[in-house]
Amino acid sequence: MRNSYRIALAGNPNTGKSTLFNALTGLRQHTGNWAGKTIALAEGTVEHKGKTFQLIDLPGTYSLFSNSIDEEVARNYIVFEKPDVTLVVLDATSLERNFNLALQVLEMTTNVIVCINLIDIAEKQGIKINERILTKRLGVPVIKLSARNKIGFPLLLDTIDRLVTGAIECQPIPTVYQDHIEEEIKKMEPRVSAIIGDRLSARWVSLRLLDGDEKLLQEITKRLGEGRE
Ligand SMILES: Nc1nc2c(ncn2[C@@H]2O[C@H](COP(=O)(O)OP(=O)(O)OP(=O)(O)O)[C@@H](O)[C@H]2O)c(=O)[nH]1
Ligand SMILES: [Mg+2]
Repeated sequence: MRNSYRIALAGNPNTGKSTLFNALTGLRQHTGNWAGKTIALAEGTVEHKGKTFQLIDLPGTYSLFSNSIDEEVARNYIVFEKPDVTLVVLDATSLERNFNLALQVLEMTTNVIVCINLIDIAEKQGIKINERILTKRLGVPVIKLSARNKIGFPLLLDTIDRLVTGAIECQPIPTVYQDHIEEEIKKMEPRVSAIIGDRLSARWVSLRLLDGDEKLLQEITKRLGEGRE
């Protein structure tokens, strides 16, 4: 059985990704250029129950379309490099805005843990969050954290462990769009699937194509073109 797993951290800017990353890795990270670009992604490791989790701190973004190089780097890592688990770090004090990114990640990949961070501040503001209801609604584990105070870490590490060993499975509940969009997806999905197989989510690619995402099309051609796996 494998012993080393890649865990990506995604989220809006300023949600505490790097604080979480540093607290878990004990600052043992190194930075390196990513995919020939000048954007540095921090990487570091955490040992848990005899396994090595390699954490990758992705750039903070408000969405994962192709609007900026940061968005492309984060998006490409999640869909093409396929981390074993993607942690989506959300700010507990502005969940409504933050969920936008979480829902985008859930369309792209299956193995996701939603981390609701800054829970200490939210609690002081009287915000109550029921992570069990959220877990049911989203179909993936939802965990409350305070990265600065190192609260919630054992449960987070155990949940990562249970995901990578297959003890639990994520089944993200898909976002359903208006009827006319769903009809288009239904037409496109089998055709997209015939070309890309199960290497990417055909539903997600169909949605991006409907949105006219040329950059994604170029990236797919580059990475999954003929003869490449
Ligand atoms: N009170 C409190 N503050 C936190 C917590 N986690 C992070 N912070 C603070 O939030 C601020 C932003 O944290 P970062 O870790 O830099 O956030 P980030 O997501 O890496 O930000 P970007 O790299 O810009 O995307 C810092 O001042 C942290 O100290 C927490 O759980 N509680
Ligand atoms: Mg950061």
